[in-house]
Amino acid sequence: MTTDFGGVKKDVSILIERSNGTQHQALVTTIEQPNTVNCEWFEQDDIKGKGVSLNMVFKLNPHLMPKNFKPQNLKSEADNMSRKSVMITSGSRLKKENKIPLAVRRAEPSSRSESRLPTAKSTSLSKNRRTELITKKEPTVRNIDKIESERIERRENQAKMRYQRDQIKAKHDINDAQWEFAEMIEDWRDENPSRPPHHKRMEHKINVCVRKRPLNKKETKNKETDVVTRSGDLLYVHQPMTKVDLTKYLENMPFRFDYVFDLEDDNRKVYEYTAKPLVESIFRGSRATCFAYGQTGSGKTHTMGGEFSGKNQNCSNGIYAFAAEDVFKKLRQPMYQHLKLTVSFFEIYANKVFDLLNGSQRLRILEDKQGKIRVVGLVDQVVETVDDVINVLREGSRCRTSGQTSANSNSSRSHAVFQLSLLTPGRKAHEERTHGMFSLIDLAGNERGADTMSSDRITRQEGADINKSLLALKECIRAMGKDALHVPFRGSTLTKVLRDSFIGEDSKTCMIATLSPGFSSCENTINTLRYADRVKGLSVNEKRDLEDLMEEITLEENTEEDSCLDMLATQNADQFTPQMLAITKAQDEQQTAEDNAMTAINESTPAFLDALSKWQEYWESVASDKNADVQEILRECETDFDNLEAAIKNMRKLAKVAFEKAENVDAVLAGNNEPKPAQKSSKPRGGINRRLK
Ligand SMILES: Nc1ncnc2c1ncn2[C@@H]1O[C@H](COP(=O)(O)OP(=O)(O)OP(=O)(O)O)[C@@H](O)[C@H]1O
Repeated sequence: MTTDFGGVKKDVSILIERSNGTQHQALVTTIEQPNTVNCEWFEQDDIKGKGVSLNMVFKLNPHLMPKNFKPQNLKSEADNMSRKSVMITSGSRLKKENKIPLAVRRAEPSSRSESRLPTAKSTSLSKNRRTELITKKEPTVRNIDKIESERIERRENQAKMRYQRDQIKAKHDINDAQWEFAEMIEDWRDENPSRPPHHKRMEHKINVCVRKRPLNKKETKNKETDVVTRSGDLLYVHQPMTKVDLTKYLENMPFRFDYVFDLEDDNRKVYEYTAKPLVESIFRGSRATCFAYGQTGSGKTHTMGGEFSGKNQNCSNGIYAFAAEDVFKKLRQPMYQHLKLTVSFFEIYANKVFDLLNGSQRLRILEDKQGKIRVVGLVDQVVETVDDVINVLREGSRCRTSGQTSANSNSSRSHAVFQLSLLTPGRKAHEERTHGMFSLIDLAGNERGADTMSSDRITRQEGADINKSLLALKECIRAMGKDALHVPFRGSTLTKVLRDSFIGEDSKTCMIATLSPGFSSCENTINTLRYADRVKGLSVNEKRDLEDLMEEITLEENTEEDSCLDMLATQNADQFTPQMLAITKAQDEQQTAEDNAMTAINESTPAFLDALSKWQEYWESVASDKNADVQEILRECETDFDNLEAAIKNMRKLAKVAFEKAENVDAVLAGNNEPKPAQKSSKPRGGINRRLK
C-alpha cells in the first residue's frame, strides 16, 4: 500500500525542525515510501540534508496534509529523532540510512536566518520556481529567501564565468600564462579590423620594410599567440604588460614603414617591392644594398637565399636569385652589352672576412691610398646565366652551413654578403672597373648582439662584434640618408667592406626587417622594429639639427676608427655602453695585433722554406761528397741564420703584442676596464689558433 504524501513533493519548500529545536525552510528532494521525506537546505555555505518523517512534515506544514491523513504515534518516532543533519557534497543526495524522523519542538523565529534554501546547482530548482516559492511566504521568510535567491544567482553567474574562462583556456593553452593576452589581442583585432596595405612602389633613397613570418612548428606546438598585426602600412605589436597590482593589459604599439609584408606575401612579392627597384640603379652606375635584419629564425635567410624545405634551401626563389635574374634580363639589352656580371659571396664572422667561394678562406681587408677598401684575394666569379648564379649560391650556402649544428648555428652569428658586380672594360687592356654593384646581405641574428653578458667568452666576443657592426651599419645608413659629409664606415668590418654603398649620390639602400610573431619573441620583435624605425625615421627626416651639424664638423676632422667607435657610443648610449666601447676598442687592437703577427709569419715563410731546401741540398752534398767544404757551407748558412733570426725575433715580438692584446680583451670582458700590464711570458694560450679556426 502506498502512502498519500498530499502536497509534499519534490522541490516543494517545507518547514522542518532541527534537533536543537530551530525551525527553518528546506526543499524536498526525494520521497521515500512508506513515510519519509528527504530534504536539503543551505547552512554556512554548505548544503545539508536529512530525512524527516511524514508525520513531522504534516505537523509542521498542515497545509500540505491530505484530507484523509491519520497521524501516527509520534512518541515512538521521537526516540530516534536526535540524529544530526548530514552535509551533502557536490550535488549528492541524502542516503537512505540518514532518512530519520525529526522531533517536534517549537523554535524561536530569530534562529531561522541560519539556514537557507539550497542552490539551483544542488537542486536544479529554476529561478521562476524560486521566485514563486518566495512570494507565497510571510514577509520575514520572503526577505531571507530573497537574499538567498540573490546569492544563488551570484553563484550561478560566477560558475558561468568560470566555465567560460575554462573554455577559453582550453582553446589556448591550459598551462600557459598567455591565454588572457591572447583573448585581449583577439578582442583588439575584432575592434580594429585590418585594412589592406597600399603597396605602391616608392623610390626612396632608403626603403625600410617589415616582413612577418608565420608561426613556426615549435611556436604552434607551444600554442604561442601571434602578437603582431598588420593594418594598412602600420604594424602593431601587442606587448603583454602587467601592472603592479598584477592586472594584465596590452600595450598596442604602432610602427609605420614603407611596406609591411604579412603571411600571405611570398619571396617574389617581397622582392618586387624591395630589391627590384634597386637593380635599375646599379645599371646607372650606382651602389645598392639590401639587408635582411632580424632575430635568429625570423626568416632572413629564407627571404634572401630562398625558401627551405626541411634543411634544403631552394636557392632559386630568394632575393639573391631574383635580383640576378633581373640583372641578366637587363644585360640582354643592347645598351648594356659592354657590361659583364661577376659574383662574390663572403661571410663576416668576428670582424674577419671568409670567402664562401673559396673554402671559407680568411681574407684581409686593405685600404688603399685613395681610401678605397679592398678585400684582398676575394673570388669574383664570372657568371653568364641564372643557373651559374644558383650554383654559386648553392656552393656558398653549403660552405656557410658546413660543420654547424642546429644548437650552434654559424649563420646566425655571421653576416653573409652576396655581391653582384657589373664590370666594364677599363682604359688599359685587360683592365676592368666596377660600373655598379648590388650588395645583398643576410645579417647575423640581432639578438646575438645582446650576448655580451654571456658566461662564455667566445659568445661574449661574438656578441660585442655583432652589436658593434649593427650599430655601425645603422649609423652609416643614417649618415647616408642625411647626405652627411662623414660616414662612420670604419666602425666595423661590415661597414668597411660596404663603404662605397654608403657614399655616392645615387646610392640606395633597402632594409627588410624580419619578424618572428610569437609571444615568446615579443621583446626581440620590438627591438627589431625600433632599429628599423630609427633607420626609417632618420632617413625621411632630412632636417639636420644643430647637434647633428656639430657632430659632423667634429668628425670631419677626425676620421680614425676610434672616433667612429666614439660616435657609435655617443649616439647609441643605451646599446653601446662604456663597457661595450672598451670591449670593442680592445678587440680592434687585438685584431690589428693578430693581423700584424700573421702578416709577419706569412712574409717570412718563403725565406724559411728557401733556407730549408738550401740546407737540404747542403746536407745531401756533405753526405755524398767526402771532399765537401763544410766550413764554406757553414759560412754560407750564416747569412741565412742572421736573416732568419731577425725574422723570428720580429715574429716573436708581434706575437707577444697579440697575446697581450688578447689578455686585454679578456680583462675588459671580465669587467675590468684597466688594460693589463704587459706579461713577461709570451707563452701562447691557444688564443690565435682558436680565433683563426
Ligand atoms: N616567410 C616565411 N614563410 C614560411 N616560413 C618561413 C618564413 N620565414 C622563415 N621561415 C622558416 O623559418 C625558419 C627560419 O628561417 P631562417 O633560417 O630564414 O631564419 P634566419 O632569420 O635566417 O635565422 P638565422 O639568423 O639563424 O640564420 C626556416 O625553416 C624557414 O623556412
